[in-house]
Amino acid sequence: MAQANPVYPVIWQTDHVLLIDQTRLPNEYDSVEVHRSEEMAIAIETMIVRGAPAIGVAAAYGVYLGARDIETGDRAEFLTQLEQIAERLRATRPTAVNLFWAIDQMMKVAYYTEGSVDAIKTVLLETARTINADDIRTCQQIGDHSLSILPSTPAKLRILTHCNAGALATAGYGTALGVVRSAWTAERLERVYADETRPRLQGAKLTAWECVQEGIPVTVITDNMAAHCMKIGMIDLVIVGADRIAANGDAANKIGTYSLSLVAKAHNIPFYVAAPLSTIDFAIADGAQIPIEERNPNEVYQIGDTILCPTTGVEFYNPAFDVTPAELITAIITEHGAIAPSELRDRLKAKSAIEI
Ligand SMILES: CSC[C@@H](O)[C@@H](O)C(=O)COP(=O)(O)O
Repeated sequence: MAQANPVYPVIWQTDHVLLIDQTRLPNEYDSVEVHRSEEMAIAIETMIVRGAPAIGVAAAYGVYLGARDIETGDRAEFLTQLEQIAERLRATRPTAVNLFWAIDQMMKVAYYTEGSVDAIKTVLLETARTINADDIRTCQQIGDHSLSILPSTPAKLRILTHCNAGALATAGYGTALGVVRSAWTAERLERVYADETRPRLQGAKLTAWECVQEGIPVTVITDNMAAHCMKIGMIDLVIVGADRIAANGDAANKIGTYSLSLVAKAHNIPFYVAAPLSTIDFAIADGAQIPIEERNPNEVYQIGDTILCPTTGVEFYNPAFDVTPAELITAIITEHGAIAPSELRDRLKAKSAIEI
């Protein structure tokens, strides 16, 4: 299998996008070419590309690919058709706000660019590429900032993470796993503990794979082992990514994150969320208003071709995300530094945060 270091899950290539097919990792390292907006929408829905910042970047390219295919030279008609393309992309996954943020950036550029339809198309591609490049830089900044807030002891930390908030989930480098990368480079990391993350196993499949690419020591545990590992002193801190952070600091992330935060609190272990500002949704007052995606029940009862339990006479429930209350979060680490969730609330009251 090909090695991929560094890992870039979304790459622009002359006239199309190349996505790492995350549904096939870790057994196969394959790429998928995306030439059309509808192909991008399907890639997001089927989780060929996944992770909040990565689907934002992918959707931005999706808007451009759709724009490229619009045949009219009439500006108003072009914008009407582009709105439909944006709507289709917005409908792919509901929870990660980065998707909506990136599409909104693209649509603003479409509306505000002066000149011909061709001029708008050119600027749209430039904007998607900028969103892509900025995300990599942002993740590196999150990693840099984390170094000043990581606990000073022990010298080498044992970090537990959930799902995959790595390079694969962003344009590159990662948020939570970006912090891990930075800690590793700074010789502050002993080992990563990766929750397997049922039902889709992003921790076992993707986080473990990414760590192997860089030689970062990693131990995969099943989700129900986390409390035990904390109790017997194996974990120094928990760090996770986020799909949407409400204005009060409540954070939606992969299902299972909430229980991890409760268990961390019970063991007095710091619990960090690493996310770019584009993940903060100041329009949403608290976590109760974050839309939670429900996915196909077969993700619960089936792994590959194997059916795990009786499927008749049994009901299944498959929420893809849960919300960790702000009071369980030690700090949110962004590209502008770490901030306590309560501070986020205060800044919002002062309205200064909105202008960031
Ligand atoms: C930097 S990614 C942060 C989150 O998007 C990540 O933790 C997560 O929950 C991903 O969920 P997924 O359903 O795999 O897209």
